[in-house]
Amino acid sequence: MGPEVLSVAEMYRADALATVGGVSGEHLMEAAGFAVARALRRRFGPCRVAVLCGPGNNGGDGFVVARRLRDAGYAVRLALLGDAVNLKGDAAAMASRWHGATEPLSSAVLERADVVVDALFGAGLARPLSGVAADMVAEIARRGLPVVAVDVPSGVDGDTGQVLGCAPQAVTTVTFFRKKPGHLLLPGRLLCGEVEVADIGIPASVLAEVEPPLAENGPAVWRDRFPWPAVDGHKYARGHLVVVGGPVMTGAARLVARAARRVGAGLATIAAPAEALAILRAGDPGTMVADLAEFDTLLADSRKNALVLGPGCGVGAALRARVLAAARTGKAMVLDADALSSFSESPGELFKVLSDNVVLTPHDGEFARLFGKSDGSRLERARRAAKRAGAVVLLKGPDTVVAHPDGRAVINANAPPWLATAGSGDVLAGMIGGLMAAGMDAFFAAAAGAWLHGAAAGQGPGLIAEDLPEALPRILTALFP
Ligand SMILES: NC(=O)C1=CN([C@@H]2O[C@H](COP(=O)(O)OP(=O)(O)OC[C@H]3O[C@@H](n4cnc5c(N)ncnc54)[C@H](O)[C@@H]3O)[C@@H](O)[C@H]2O)[C@H](O)CC1
Ligand SMILES: [K+]
Repeated sequence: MGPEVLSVAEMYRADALATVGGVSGEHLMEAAGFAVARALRRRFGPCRVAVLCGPGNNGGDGFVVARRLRDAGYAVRLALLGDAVNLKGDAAAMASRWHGATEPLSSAVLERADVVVDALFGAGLARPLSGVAADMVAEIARRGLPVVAVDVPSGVDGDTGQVLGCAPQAVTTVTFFRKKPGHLLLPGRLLCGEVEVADIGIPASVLAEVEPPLAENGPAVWRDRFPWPAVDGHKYARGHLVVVGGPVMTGAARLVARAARRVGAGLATIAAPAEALAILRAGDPGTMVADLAEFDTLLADSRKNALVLGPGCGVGAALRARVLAAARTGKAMVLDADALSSFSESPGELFKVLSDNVVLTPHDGEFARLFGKSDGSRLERARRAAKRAGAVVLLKGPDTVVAHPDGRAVINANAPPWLATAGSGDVLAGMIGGLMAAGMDAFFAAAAGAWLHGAAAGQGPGLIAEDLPEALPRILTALFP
């Protein structure tokens, strides 16, 4: 499914499979430490480095980093949390190859340091940082020292991106083989700084056994399924999206329709209440307008193959009825905003009629109204919600997650803060609806929509929602095979 993302457990499994395949643990650790030292050398010329080692294999990597940097002419001090005699396996072997001093972990090691290597905890983080480890994190921040993190900044949970206790802010994080969710989910992603994924000799073939159901969102995930028009196709072959509009907020449906047409839907019709028809008919000449009183007729027309409901519609029983009627047709559908909030009292009524041909696009507030308050990372929450709803769930945020009821998911990491602007969500719903109208599978349409939405915001400062559909031709041209 593209750039795989491995859970901590899957990472250990990949590691074990590589070892079974003949790559020794020591070889992996040597390569890991080498990659971290190389990343540090690229960024910092010869300088004074403090390497902080923990009691497990993350610390073992640290011993390799220290040796490699010293060999390269850096002034290295190394401090270890706990006693060297307690180190085991590969970490013990690497410690024995470090011929410098091993200090007990304390802020003394930071004196006169220019850079810190954080090799305290990685995948094995089991509880919140406390004691001297937590003191070190505070002291590093107080001194404003740059940190190069091994695998993850210590304290960041690799599976959730959440911070256990505290964690240092890194400038660079070097991880091994593949990213973990914690490199993509907030706040982990921000604490990592730049993330480098190093090849340490684990063969890609182990992925066939691990079968990770998670990927980082990007064109590699969905490029092969993108609904490019056929040379001999006509507009009806590119799908016909129906956008349900409301009486007052007419801009929302117009943004949806415009984004859907830009992304590739052949036709778009806004179906709105009578009082909104005049203003809608004065809008984009290429968007059709219909009276919402004819909704049943629109639903019965098999050429109209996809719908977007919610943006600007108004919360209430009327919208609820339309959502249920639309869902019963089995057509591809995006439910956003008011279409979600209309079911906050009766989510079960909605979930009963959904399928994996439907995408729900809640932000955190809408998500909580529909699925209740739930614990866990955004990834876990989106996955649980998709399963419960029986539909694709796109949980919006700076780390948007798209989850399928079967457990597959992608994490999107290309959304700039400029997307937090009025109408931006309507455009996202339109992009996804447009792709589904054009024939793309719901899960991949949601993933593609989320990524295109982020890419379209690339212009940065001054961005308004109206700009987003207009950025699509440039982005799609670059993707066109
Ligand atoms: N394939 C790979 O990715 C490779 C990874 N390597 C590195 O190994 C670590 C994972 O090593 P592991 O020994 O399993 O775990 P840690 O070193 O992260 O820590 C375990 C150690 O720490 C104790 N502990 C956990 N949390 C705390 C805490 N809050 N306070 C105190 N002590 C704690 C725990 O009890 C254990 O003793 C991975 O991240 C990579 O850096 C390999 O080097 C190469 C292959
Ligand atoms: K670390």
